[in-house]
Amino acid sequence: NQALRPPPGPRGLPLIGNMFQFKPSNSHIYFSNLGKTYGSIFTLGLMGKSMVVIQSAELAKEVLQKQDENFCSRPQTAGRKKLSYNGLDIALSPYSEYLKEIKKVLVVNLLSSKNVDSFAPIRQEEVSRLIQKVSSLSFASKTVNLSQLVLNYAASNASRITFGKRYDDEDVFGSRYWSLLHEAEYMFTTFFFSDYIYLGGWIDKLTGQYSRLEKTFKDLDAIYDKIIDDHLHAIKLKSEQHDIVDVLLRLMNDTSFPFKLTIHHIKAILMNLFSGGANTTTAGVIWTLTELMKNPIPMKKVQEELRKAVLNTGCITKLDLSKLEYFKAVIKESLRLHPPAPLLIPRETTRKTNINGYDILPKTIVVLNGWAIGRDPKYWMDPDIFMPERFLGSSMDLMGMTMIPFGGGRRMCPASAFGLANLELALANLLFSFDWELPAGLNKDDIDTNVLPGLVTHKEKELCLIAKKFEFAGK
Ligand code: HEM
Repeated sequence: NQALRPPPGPRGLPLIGNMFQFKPSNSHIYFSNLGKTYGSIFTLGLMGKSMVVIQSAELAKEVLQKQDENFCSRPQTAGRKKLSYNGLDIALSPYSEYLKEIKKVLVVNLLSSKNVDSFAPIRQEEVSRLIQKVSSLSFASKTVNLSQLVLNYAASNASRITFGKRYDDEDVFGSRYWSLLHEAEYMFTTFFFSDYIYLGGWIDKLTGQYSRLEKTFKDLDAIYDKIIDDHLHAIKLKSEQHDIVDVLLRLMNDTSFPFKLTIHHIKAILMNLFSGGANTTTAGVIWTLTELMKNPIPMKKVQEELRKAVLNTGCITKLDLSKLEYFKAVIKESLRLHPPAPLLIPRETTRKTNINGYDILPKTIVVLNGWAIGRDPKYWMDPDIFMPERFLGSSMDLMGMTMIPFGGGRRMCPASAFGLANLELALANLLFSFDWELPAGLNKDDIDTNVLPGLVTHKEKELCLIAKKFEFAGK
């Protein structure tokens, strides 16, 4: 028996290891800095558990492609377990036959390119509403809270497509939606003692973590109940409506489906669509606008390109990306620097394996640092600088291994087409229809890039700008 050779790593404290050395909100930056000492693969000890961090394109290829089946499960933590109804969802559940089947159902019925095209009218209606809201704020010379408005747009899109109902500030979900999404993100990444130590649940009770989790769960659960009740009622009335919730409800009674679905399965999947659908698009649009505000030359270039290519004065309805090379490059550059999920979603090994000469045991937590990979100086010149030009005429793309905004392999994001379509349309319209300025007294260096904790990282301070309507001179 050969002795095990684990990846190197910083020495931790007795018992707790490296546990409290980093905050969930900036762990991608902390890991990236550790890489300067320990290289592109290292281990951290978390109260007796091991977490291996991987942050190079070569090792990402090993994990996401060559050895994908060894790295394709997900670790269960108290927050993720509770909010996914004990791992019945897609994004947070361990790898299983159920996961494979249900992911297929989601892709065929909701996320395929054909479906994404068929949702174009909904996207267009929602983007017109967004532009109208910004126009009226601009007309009234009021500051535009883009973080809030873009989340409304992304959430409306996701909710209309997934459960046939628009999300609005006034409606039953609206006022709580924003805070609930952030709270859920916090619960996905926060620390629970019960995940690491026997009887740790008592400490989580004393610190209030459990009651906070329970409240988030109950609030979300009530929303899913309402959505499912509405659909069951509509089915009784033989409504023509047909969305993914209807598909899942029908599947509950479909004996040919290899797994017995319950209402809990449906709620768990709704949770993925809720947070996946709205959070990632919002983060993508807001980080791109943040970088463009900090970089006036790319801002001018992308607006000129859009205004030259688009022939009408109103809302852009369809994007011909082949004519918008610079716009495409801006989006890639933003996803390189600010992947909405900088550490993807953590993986767990399914068996003992070896990578780069290091042994990794089964059930080890594995984190791929997409944020660090996208800034690796080996592949990216001046990696911290926002420079869309680097993508012009380049073969680097979103699905390679030198940047991994959608992850890869069996657990890759199934919604890249859906997510990009939402992101591109909102961004193109906001850039085409308005010139953007900072509120009086601020300059571009005042825009911070701190992030809130979560699997998806939002800007800590909401992006608030002044919009000046662009007057189209005609062609
Ligand atoms: C720009 C938009 C988006 C980005 C950047 C993004 C990114 C990601 C990433 C990094 C992962 C983890 C992949 C891995 O572990 O290898 C993921 C998984 C996932 N995403 Fe997305 N996503 C986006 C949009 C969406 C949307 C709109 C939805 C749903 C409507 C969605 C649903 C999911 C689901 C269900 C998974 C779990 C897949 C699995 O575990 O097998 N995503 N996404």
